Amino acid sequence: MAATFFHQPVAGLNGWGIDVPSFGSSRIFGKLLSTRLFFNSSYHKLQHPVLGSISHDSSTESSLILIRHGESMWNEKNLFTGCCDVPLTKRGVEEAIEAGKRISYIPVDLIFTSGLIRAKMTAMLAMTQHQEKKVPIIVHNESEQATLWSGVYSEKTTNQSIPVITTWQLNERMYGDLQGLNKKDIAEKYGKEQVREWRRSYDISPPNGESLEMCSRRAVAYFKDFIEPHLESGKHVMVAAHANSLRSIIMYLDRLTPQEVTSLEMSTGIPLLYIYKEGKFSSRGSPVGSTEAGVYAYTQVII
Ligand SMILES: O=C(O)[C@H](O)COP(=O)(O)O
Repeated sequence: MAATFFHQPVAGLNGWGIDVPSFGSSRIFGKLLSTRLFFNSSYHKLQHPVLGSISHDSSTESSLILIRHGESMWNEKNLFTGCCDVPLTKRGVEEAIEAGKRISYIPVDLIFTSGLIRAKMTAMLAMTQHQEKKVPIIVHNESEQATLWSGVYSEKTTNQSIPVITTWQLNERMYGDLQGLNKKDIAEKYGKEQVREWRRSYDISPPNGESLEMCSRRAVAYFKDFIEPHLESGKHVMVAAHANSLRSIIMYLDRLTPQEVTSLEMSTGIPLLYIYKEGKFSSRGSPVGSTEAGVYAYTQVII
């Protein structure tokens, strides 16, 4: 007779003990699942190749890493992508790995990504470079069965893992009728000014798509409801998402005005670090790579 191994999983939606929307409420901002947290911020002495050992006191501050996905196959073709689910190019893969090197010494307890493969690939590839060598595991909470079937039954393994929460609220802005069209062709057809307005204004939507303001309503609400509480509790969080979901989150973190956000650009695959302390976020720019003096995450050029 086969031995019975089955018992309560240590990890799975409830076992990770993380506050995320349950499968019953994943499409709306619903109740939080509050359970015990197995993850602890136990590693506080990670080595930066240039700066050496960096201490983090999780009781007083926590780190937030924001990263736009690496170059996607439609970025390469200069196509409006929005919520179309396309993968990274080889260059995008390399950018994600390089990003991972830049953040390899910053503690990460929890990862949030959009539901789109380019953000998930970026987060996973970046974590292959992390000094802690913990394994990022995507949390499947889309159904009760998915939760059960993805259970982990070893506490030791759970402690060597990082839960990855994927959520559509962090997706790229829905680009409406522009999705799949070439950005240069559309600028030639409708004029650069019109296209700039569709791409960078705060409250003007592309045809049948989301404005930055609309995107911000879901992305920032998710950030406040489901990400900020983890930072408050001392967890170190990485968010892998998209140009416009991140622009809206940065607008919130940096208190940018609708006018200021129009000139905020996000490069692919460049991580940005924020420190959360006593209810306030302070931007630390992009973590420095091992072979250079610094990088710039923001550029002004579009089209
Ligand atoms: O969805 C897209 O096309 C890009 O990821 C972001 O495009 P944008 O620079 O036009 O906002």
